Amino acid sequence: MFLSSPRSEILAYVATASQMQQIEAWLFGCGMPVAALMEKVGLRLSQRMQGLFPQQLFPRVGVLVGPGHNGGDALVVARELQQQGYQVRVFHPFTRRKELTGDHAYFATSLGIPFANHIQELQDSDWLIDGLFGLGLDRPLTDIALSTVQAVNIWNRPVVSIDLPSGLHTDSGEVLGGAIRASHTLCLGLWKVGLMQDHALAWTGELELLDFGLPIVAIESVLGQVPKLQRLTPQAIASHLPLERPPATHKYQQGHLLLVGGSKTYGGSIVLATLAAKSTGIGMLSVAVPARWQELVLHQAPDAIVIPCPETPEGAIAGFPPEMDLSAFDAIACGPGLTLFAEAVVRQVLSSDRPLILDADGLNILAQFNPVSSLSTRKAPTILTPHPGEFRRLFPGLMPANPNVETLSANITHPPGQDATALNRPIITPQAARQTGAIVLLKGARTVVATPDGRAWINGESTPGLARGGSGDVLTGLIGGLLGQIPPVEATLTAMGWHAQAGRLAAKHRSVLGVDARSLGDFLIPALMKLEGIGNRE
Ligand SMILES: NC(=O)C1=CN([C@@H]2O[C@H](COP(=O)(O)OP(=O)(O)OC[C@H]3O[C@@H](n4cnc5c(N)ncnc54)[C@H](O)[C@@H]3O)[C@@H](O)[C@H]2O)[C@H](O)CC1
Ligand SMILES: [K+]
Repeated sequence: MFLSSPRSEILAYVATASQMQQIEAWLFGCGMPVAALMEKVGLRLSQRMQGLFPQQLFPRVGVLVGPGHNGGDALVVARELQQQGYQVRVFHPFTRRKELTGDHAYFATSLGIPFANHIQELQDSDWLIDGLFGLGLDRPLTDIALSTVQAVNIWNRPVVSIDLPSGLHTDSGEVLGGAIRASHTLCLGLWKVGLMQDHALAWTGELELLDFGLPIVAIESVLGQVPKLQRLTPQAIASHLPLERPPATHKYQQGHLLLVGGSKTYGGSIVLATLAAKSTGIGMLSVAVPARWQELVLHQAPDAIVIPCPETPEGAIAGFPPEMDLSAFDAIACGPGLTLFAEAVVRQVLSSDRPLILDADGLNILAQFNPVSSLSTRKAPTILTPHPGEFRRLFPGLMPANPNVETLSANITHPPGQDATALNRPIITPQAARQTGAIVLLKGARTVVATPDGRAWINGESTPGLARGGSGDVLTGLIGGLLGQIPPVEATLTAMGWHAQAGRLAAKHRSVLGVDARSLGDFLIPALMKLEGIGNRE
């Protein structure tokens, strides 16, 4: 499920620093010489960097070398680039360094590669390589390390960071004192959790995974067969879209979704969700709205069955028509535009035995009940799709009430003395899923989906264009429409990826400012066609 070939499956894994160090230890323990691994990594790095910055156009390269093996990698690259005709200069302001790094420094010097005494000597480089720190960064940058990073960031030259931008914590993605603002980050072997955080986006530049052939047996010896944390790729989504259609079928075989939403104040969000649901090919679509919006929804979606509902004095849905039987539906999506006054229908859908997705005020109403007990009795799958504010209301223990400080959850290790100022989505989302027994999708620049059994997927590609009102309603419609047709985890992951790819396509054709929710909906089918193309190329 969401895993294609073994190698590409492995390369979707996301690892912590300690898991990477355990994998390395396994390799070295099985006889792989450290120097051989560094040589292999360095060669792959130098090949990729020559692709990014060809010698004819970018001949002068400055190489920042740290005290550990990140620095060692950089020195191997420096030597390889020199042999390819680059004018290489190294800045290595560390006398205490790991032995292998020292050996490479000695070898580079012997080859006549100049070592600068001051970082300023690298200022006229066409581009730079950041080999200061990687997995081993365990405290904030200070002194020469910090001043080097600060100097380089001011120059605004392209910087390729090895493994991680130096200064970024491998697991939390927090900036420790300072960090290189990279134009490219070549992440070694497996994705690092810290690079998958929203707040890391400002530092990583173009993120790429550099596969240097870590043996699958070494990875599985540490991470096991079932990946705990994976990055969701367009290829994985494409493998599920478009949904299968048997030659002989009819509308009742393609699922029946009930969408519940809208209020006197909000009529548009349920329309956005309705239009998005239609894009999934759902066989039948019923939409329960306050009676006042029946005409509006029918006008926008004449193929939907619109169910006019009585209103509360505040203009929210007071309840479903008495004859309505929720068990007639294959899935229910409840929340867009509900307002907090629609408690009765939220209670009703929660007590139904239908696969359910709760969004927006459906979540805020759930937060007023006890989410854990309300969901733990449900027999059918539940999907929650909070943004951070809704997540905080639902799971105050996992994320503090203070809207400005998003902190790491308690069990993530981060450097002593570091006030945890960053939210660690890949950690707290699975915790929320385990607490409630629900699938939890926590929205963000890197949205995370987690299942109650502890697995999690991070959306690998998105666009800031999606950060605007109505975008979530489109996602709810997509998840609901797919939930009526395929299993809940597939429906959630496919919708998340499809939604992001549609956003990227809309941004490409309408600029990042042009990804309003209505336009996003218009790009769902073109994005589907594009994903279909990727799927056919597999
Ligand atoms: N991922 C892989 O399989 C491979 C990774 N490689 C590279 O090795 C580094 C990790 O190397 P390591 O020596 O463990 O860590 P660093 O290079 O990051 O250096 C840590 C080094 O620096 C000291 N240190 C930590 N924090 C600070 C600080 N704030 N100021 C000063 N000094 C600091 C620490 O004491 C260590 O001595 C990985 O990123 C890859 O680039 C292998 O080459 C191949 C396999
Ligand atoms: K680095």
